[in-house]
Amino acid sequence: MTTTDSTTTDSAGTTRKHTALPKARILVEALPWLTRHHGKTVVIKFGGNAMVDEELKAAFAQDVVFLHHAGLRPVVVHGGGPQISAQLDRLGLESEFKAGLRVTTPEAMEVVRMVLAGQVQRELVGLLNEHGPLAVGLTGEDAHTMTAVKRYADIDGERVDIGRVGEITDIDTGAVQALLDNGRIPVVSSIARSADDGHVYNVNADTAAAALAAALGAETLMVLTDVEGLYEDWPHSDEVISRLTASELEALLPDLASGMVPKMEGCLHAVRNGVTTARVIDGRVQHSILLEIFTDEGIGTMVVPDEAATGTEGKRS
Ligand SMILES: Nc1ncnc2c1ncn2[C@@H]1O[C@H](COP(=O)(O)OP(=O)(O)O)[C@@H](O)[C@H]1O
Ligand SMILES: CC(=O)N[C@@H](CCC(=O)OP(=O)(O)O)C(=O)O
Repeated sequence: MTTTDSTTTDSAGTTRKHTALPKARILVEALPWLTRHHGKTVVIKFGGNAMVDEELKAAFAQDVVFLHHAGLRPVVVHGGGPQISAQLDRLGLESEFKAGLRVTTPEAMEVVRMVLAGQVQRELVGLLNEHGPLAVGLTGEDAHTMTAVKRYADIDGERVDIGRVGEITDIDTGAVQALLDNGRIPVVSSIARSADDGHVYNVNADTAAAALAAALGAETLMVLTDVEGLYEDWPHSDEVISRLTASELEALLPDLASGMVPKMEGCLHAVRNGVTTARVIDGRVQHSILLEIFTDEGIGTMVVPDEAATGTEGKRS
């Protein structure tokens, strides 16, 4: 019997086409990645800007459910900046950002909570649950998952009050771990309980995802956004940095512009606190999560700990 790419010739010389063989090959090619990632926790941050297209949202849900069925433990942390701004606008309230963080008045905080927990999170949970009874939504307030204190913006060395914006001081992973152990997919909104005054805080979703990834001892933090990755010389060139170490990233941080700052700070925090790789990938590409996890055509930017710089850990292949 001889075998060619997609046909098999039996001893009688008849040729049977195995049209399904390429599909089997694709599955087999994923085997090393399936083995490597089996049982590992992956925190995926889904940004508000990557969330505006219906097909992309559906493909995102398929990818996350695929990871779950492939034996990984995905946790979704979602943003919703554009959705919050749209709702504030509808209510005649202004959106103002300082150092990349929303100036959050008590009135705006109500809108942030309503949009993140009541709209964006519900929608993601619904899309995931089209595939089975998998997703459970919670916010950082639930079961003390995220506790924060007031955060100030640093503008040219000056401490600026930006309202009810929080800096995470504590993560209790109990509820998220229990959901994972129960075969569920936690979907977490980036709102934290306050450690000091009984109210809640608005936390940047990149920061929340990174803190949760570190606290969970996740293998991977994956940040989906609306660009290909970290551009080397943004906005002058679209050359993407494909891989960098924690120290290399630390040196770049002071030069980064607003949108990328919390993402790359989050990646740095994650890899400095036990996460094996942190990646910023293009959420506009359908199935970008599967491409990143199960193929060697990794897309976007990967950050690895310094000690992985010379080893094979975190290599693209
Ligand atoms: N060096 C850089 N590389 C890529 N994008 C950058 C860079 N610096 C700033 N940006 C901006 O950051 C944006 C992504 O951040 P953001 O708008 O907060 O996205 P998200 O809603 O996904 O969190 C990009 O659309 C781009 O305009
Ligand atoms: C403090 C702060 O800025 N919080 C963000 C929370 C949502 C978020 O981070 O959404 P994206 O990931 O879509 O940007 C905000 O209010 O817009």
